Amino acid sequence: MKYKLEHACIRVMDLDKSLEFYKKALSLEEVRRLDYPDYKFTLVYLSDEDKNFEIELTHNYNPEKPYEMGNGFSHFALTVSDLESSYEFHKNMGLEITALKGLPGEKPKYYFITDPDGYKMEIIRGDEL
Ligand SMILES: C[C@@H](O)C(=O)SC[C@H](NC(=O)CC[C@H](N)C(=O)O)C(=O)NCC(=O)O
Ligand code: NI
Repeated sequence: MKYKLEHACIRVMDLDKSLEFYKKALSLEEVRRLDYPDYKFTLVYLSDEDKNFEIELTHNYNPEKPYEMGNGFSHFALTVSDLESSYEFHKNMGLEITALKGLPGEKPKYYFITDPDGYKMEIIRGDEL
């Protein structure tokens, strides 16, 4: 049986804020939108230019309570060709951002930013994967 990774889904409180983050901070494009007004939710699918994997944003119009992130989910990861320029860009955007990090014994090669709902995005130096 052969499977293909298709998307990962997160629930977001403010769709406009989330779309601005994913489009402006990560250059992702909206590839599809499914509106279900009768069921009070919208699904928006975002991807990079290769379109091999998508992030699905689920927006419930009036969630009963804020979503609990829990401590199980860690992050999504994206690679970038110029890590230092990306770091300065995200820092200048005023995003929640960590210092540059590396795995134990390795030089810095990634950092984390946080999206409007608190989901962490790891930005990795693309030439070191
Ligand atoms: C089309 C496919 O990509 C989906 O993921 S649809 C999954 C479906 N989502 C919803 O019904 C969205 C609204 C719902 N209130 C929610 O917040 O999920 C679904 O089955 N969701 C249930 C789940 O556990 O994901
Ligand atoms: Ni889905």
